[in-house]
Amino acid sequence: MPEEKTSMEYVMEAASGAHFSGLRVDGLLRSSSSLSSPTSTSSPPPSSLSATITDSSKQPFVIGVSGGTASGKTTVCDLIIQQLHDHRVVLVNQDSFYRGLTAEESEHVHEYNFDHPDAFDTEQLLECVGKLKCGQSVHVPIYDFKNHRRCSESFRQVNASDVIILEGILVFHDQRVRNLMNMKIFVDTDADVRLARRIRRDTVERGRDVNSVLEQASANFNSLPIFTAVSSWYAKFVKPAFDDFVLPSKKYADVIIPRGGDNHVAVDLIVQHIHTKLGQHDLCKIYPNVYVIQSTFQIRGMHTLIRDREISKHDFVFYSDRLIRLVVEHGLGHLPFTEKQVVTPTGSVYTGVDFCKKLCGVSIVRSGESMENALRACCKGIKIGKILIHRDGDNGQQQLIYEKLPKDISERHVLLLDPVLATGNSANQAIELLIQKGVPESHIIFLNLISAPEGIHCVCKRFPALKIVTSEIDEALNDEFRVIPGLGEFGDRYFGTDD
Ligand SMILES: Nc1nc2c(ncn2[C@@H]2O[C@H](COP(=O)(O)OP(=O)(O)OP(=O)(O)O)[C@@H](O)[C@H]2O)c(=O)[nH]1
Ligand SMILES: O=P(O)(O)OC[C@H]1O[C@H](OP(=O)(O)OP(=O)(O)O)[C@H](O)[C@@H]1O
Ligand SMILES: O=c1cc[nH]c(=O)[nH]1
Repeated sequence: MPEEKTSMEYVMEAASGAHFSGLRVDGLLRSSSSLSSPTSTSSPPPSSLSATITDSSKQPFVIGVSGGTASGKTTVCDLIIQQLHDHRVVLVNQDSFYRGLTAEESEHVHEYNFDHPDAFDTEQLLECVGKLKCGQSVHVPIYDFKNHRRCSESFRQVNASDVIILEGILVFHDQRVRNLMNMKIFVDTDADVRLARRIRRDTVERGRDVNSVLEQASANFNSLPIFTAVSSWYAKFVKPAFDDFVLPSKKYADVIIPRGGDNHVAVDLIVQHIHTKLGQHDLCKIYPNVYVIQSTFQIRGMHTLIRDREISKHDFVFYSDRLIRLVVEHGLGHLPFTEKQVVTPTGSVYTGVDFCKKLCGVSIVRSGESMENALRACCKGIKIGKILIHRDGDNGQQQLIYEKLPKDISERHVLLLDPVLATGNSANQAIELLIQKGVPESHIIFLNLISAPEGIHCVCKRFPALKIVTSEIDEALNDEFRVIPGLGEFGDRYFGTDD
């Protein structure tokens, strides 16, 4: 993921403040099928992290959740985990990686800054999350908040899972930790609300007196009489560390959630996004030739528009065209290339690549024709053949009616165009015809907007050497072989024959 990204701030109104009480188990949350379990062992985890992180489609999805103290990170994590109930999810708390105080530091605990990045053993955190990301199980340390020490003999074993949530005030601070994350969420809650929560939590749940909390916690709250006398700990540690380390790391977030766990709308959107990514992960694991273009909230936004049955025809065409263009550009990236050098106006040599020359498009009439303009816009003068396959009724059966293809198609790489892959019958018929005409299977790239898992299985089992490039994989087909949630009849909506 690129370092600096445009953050998306959800500004939707919060739904009611009902909170899920979660399944928190000493710093680890688990879905019903999660594999984390407490263990006592004297042997520390294996030390070397072989960072063989290469194929992102085979790795768990790592979510970083950051935000100031008492911002509601835990509630957001609880909600995400609750909604991802059909996946194995494990929560790793940055708190578990507190270094613990030396005997000397313990004597001056009031001078110790628990909110500074140096208070955490980031190397060990990196090792643990890196291993989890590689599918290995790890031993997470257990930190004793009362004594400010690590339990030297006990670890918590955390096994491989589909989703890893890494939560903590400073999880975005270190670039190496950020690089392990597929999604970064910043829980953005008003400072007054956070302080009020922190006082309540530390006095009610952790048995501390208000003054000691305020000593650790205050500063910004001088407007409130109760806080005017308070100056030390919050002023000294928590607030400066928030300003110096936590707040500046907000810029790395992909999603900023105002009002934290109260913002169910934002959490729902995040979970939907993760569901999509996880579904895609599974199929991409099975079929390495299936490529789903990198999902962004921009792409999800366009999908949201074209899937909306209320959208105008004009907007449906506009946003479909934008998505099609992205799929076409991505598909072209899978063509072979040769090295090429050019001389730039500065007289220097630039070593680049030359595009593949022998290619053509083939559209599956009629919906596939909607993708021709994007292909022409990218590849000047490209030849485009046509195949017409007729679907008779709703029984999923198709037959070939018409074809017109370039004569030398067997020498070309073929970009096969059809925006919807449902049962896979039309695609299979078209691919069979191309192979009959002498096109090697590995020279075919099937481009589409939406694929159903059934269609992917059907095409990839039969043609494992072909590539599929799509923008989203949906949930399933319904009884009438329509993609669910899908977008209805693409051809009718695009060409205006739906009324
Ligand atoms: N007194 C004391 N405070 C500690 C110790 N270790 C950590 N902290 C405090 O714990 C805070 C970090 O935890 P939070 O972000 O509040 O924890 P959280 O429960 O995950 O937060 P939310 O879910 O967002 O409410 C820091 O502000 C530290 O000051 C400790 O050993 N002693
Ligand atoms: O994977 P399948 O089950 O074969 O379904 C996908 C086919 O259905 C759609 O075409 P449709 O038959 O609706 O015709 P159209 O393009 O004229 O709208 C779509 O464009 C595909 O060609
Ligand atoms: O859902 C579907 C299935 C096939 N073709 C479409 O256009 N939509």
